[in-house]
Amino acid sequence: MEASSSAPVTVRVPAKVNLELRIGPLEDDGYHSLSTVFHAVDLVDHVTVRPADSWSVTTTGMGEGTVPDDDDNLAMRAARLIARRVGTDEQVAIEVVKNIPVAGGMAGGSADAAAALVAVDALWETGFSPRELQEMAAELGSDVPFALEGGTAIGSRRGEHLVPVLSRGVFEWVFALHHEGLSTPAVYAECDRLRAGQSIPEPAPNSALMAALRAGDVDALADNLHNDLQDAACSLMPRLTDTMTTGLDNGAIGALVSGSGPTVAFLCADRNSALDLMVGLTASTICDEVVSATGPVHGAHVVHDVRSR
Ligand SMILES: C[C@@](CO)(OP(=O)(O)O)[C@H](O)COP(=O)(O)OP(=O)(O)OC[C@H]1O[C@@H](n2ccc(N)nc2=O)[C@H](O)[C@@H]1O
Ligand SMILES: Nc1ncnc2c1ncn2[C@@H]1O[C@H](COP(=O)(O)OP(=O)(O)O)[C@@H](O)[C@H]1O
Repeated sequence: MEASSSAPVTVRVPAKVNLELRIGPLEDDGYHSLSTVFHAVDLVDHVTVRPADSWSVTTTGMGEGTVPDDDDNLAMRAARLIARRVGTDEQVAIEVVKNIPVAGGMAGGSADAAAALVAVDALWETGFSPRELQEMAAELGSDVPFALEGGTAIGSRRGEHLVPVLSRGVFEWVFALHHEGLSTPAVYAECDRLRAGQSIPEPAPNSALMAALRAGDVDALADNLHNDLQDAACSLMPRLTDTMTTGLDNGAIGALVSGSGPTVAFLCADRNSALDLMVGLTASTICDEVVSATGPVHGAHVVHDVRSR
């Protein structure tokens, strides 16, 4: 490894929404295999790392005071994993500026892990290949490899096996955030409970969704949004159903729960509809916060001009 530079490194990393999430049966290891279409949106966290005498992680913004500030923090785990791989005793201080909701089904923790990998890799000039970084990402969690890649991609197995999807154009999204999070294991367990006794097909991507993305056809995309965890998330938090209805009544052309929820994602026909929807949702007070974002965007990358934060 080259001697590390002392200048801090900042990485910008996007949230994800699952345009499609199809869940297979519960397997012996306690997990479900899945087929998903990840889509990265420009609702972002910034992760800065700098050389330090001891490991630390601080979070400001979303989740300030609630996100772990020890080894349970996924950004810290990522930084320590890369240190082990390099075989160095060097340590870093990590600062996370969070806009991605915590426990919101938008993979914010996974995003911070991906960002920390990229940031520490750049700080220490390790020379790891993209493939090696992807392997470390998969070790940290199933959603972490996509946060490195960004764009739009099919994820299979548990989501860590990625194939990019051809997608045309930029899509306008509005997200309804709820400050009360939903636990991912609880939502999977509720999904199993609701599907008990049913025969569950092997999960596979829907070709109509792929065609919509290839054509950049926003109406066809809206028609093909799908989330197998949605009923479970709504069962655990019934107001999500009202949130979806309110968004559709205010001009959204598509709505779905993002991943394991409770964030609700609304697809809009254009920027003006997105602005109208933000006003309508905010006025309804059905959710705690409303943000807009576009996708697809790039995965975790170093930001050279920190003013863009
Ligand atoms: C649902 C998704 C969709 O992208 O993300 P979020 O929306 O939460 O961000 C993912 O599948 C989140 O996967 P991952 O990040 O690996 O979940 P973890 O928190 O590690 O898993 C917590 C628990 O959820 C259940 N779990 C998780 C993933 C999976 N494929 N099958 C499962 O049954 C297991 O009980 C597991 O112990
Ligand atoms: N850097 C981090 N950012 C957010 N949450 C984190 C982080 N590190 C660990 N966590 C923990 O992971 C849990 C899930 O967080 P998150 O990734 O935001 O949600 P989701 O799995 O719904 O996408 C949180 O409840 C939190 O305790």
